[in-house]
Amino acid sequence: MNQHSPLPLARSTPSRLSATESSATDAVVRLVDVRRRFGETPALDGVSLTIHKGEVLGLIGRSGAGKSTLIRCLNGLERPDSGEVFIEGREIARLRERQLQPLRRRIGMIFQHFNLLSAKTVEANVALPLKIAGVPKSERLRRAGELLDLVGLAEKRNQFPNQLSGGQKQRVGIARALAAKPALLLSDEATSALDPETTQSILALLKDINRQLGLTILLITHEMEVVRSVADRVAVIEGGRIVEEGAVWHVFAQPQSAVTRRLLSTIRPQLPESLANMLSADGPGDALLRVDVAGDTARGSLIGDLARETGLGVQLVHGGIDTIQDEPVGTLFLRLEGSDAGALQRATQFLQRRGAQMEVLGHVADHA
Ligand SMILES: Nc1ncnc2c1ncn2[C@@H]1O[C@H](COP(=O)(O)OP(=O)(O)OP(=O)(O)O)[C@@H](O)[C@H]1O
Repeated sequence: MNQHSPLPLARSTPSRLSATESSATDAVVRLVDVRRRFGETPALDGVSLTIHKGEVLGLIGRSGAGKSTLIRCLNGLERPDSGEVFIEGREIARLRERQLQPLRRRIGMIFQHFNLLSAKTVEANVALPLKIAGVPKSERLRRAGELLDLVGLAEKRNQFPNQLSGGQKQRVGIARALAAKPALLLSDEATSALDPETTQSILALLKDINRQLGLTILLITHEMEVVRSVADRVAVIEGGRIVEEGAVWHVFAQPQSAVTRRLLSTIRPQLPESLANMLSADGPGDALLRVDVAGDTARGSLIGDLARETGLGVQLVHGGIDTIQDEPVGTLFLRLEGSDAGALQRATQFLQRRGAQMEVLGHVADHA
């Protein structure tokens, strides 16, 4: 694609390859064992992470986990103590400031508070990165026009940021971030200040841009719904380390680490309090199971098969199947009627064989 080709561009298919399937050659960003310490605090403690061309990667983590330090290492504002940072195959961790500048233009950023210049028009805000890059005026106005069309704000080009709604400001932010045709769009909590409806429209726009332009996106967010609705893969950072990484549907269905489970607790089904109050830790009484299923495990007739395998009545008391990235994903709270230790063991073995994750939550008295 030439540097100033018109939008929209041809569709390209986002990469759905896992890190192990993909070679380093399709990597827009690659971090290899990156470490950065502030005094005693290891802000990044050996981070290795690849963002493949055309994918949307969600990066989630608690406050202080290392997300900002990681972003700063990507755009060269922070130098790692050790490790390598590749942008489109070029190692940047040890480049001089002057060499970094053209590489920084390969990363467009959008922010929670938009960071627009209030004294400049919408059009001038969008054209600004091109002005800095020395693009002639007629060319940058043409490009700004195309981008404002793309984000649905062509008629606002002569207005000022304070005349726009939050969602419109973020659309301007997106247009500006795309002006220099970046290889990566880095979204730093870009929907955190928006209401749910506006968030949805911005996410739909980001997904559209990802699909239309094949643009690679790194989404840093504390909103799990954002990752769930637009990301292909998710990486979880904690204490400066990537503790879990994988396809969104898979990680959301069967999170492996306690940190991921805690972060996802707001959107994963939980047992209603009324049922939780009926539980005792030990029998006698029917066992109540939490069963997490995804993909093929969620497709079969799991409940019927479990009933046959254990010879017990199996009651679905809460939960169900959802769809993430076109894959069935679900949490089933199942009551095994009349279960004893032997039946529970058969149930555990059966569910393990089927690839479901299972937890015995407790026992319900027979009369309850
Ligand atoms: N310039 C600095 N000086 C000292 N400590 C720092 C500095 N920058 C980051 N840290 C520490 O490094 C750790 C990681 O911080 P970082 O800002 O990268 O986390 P974060 O995940 O972005 O957090 P938040 O979501 O709150 O922004 C924290 O313990 C933080 O206090």
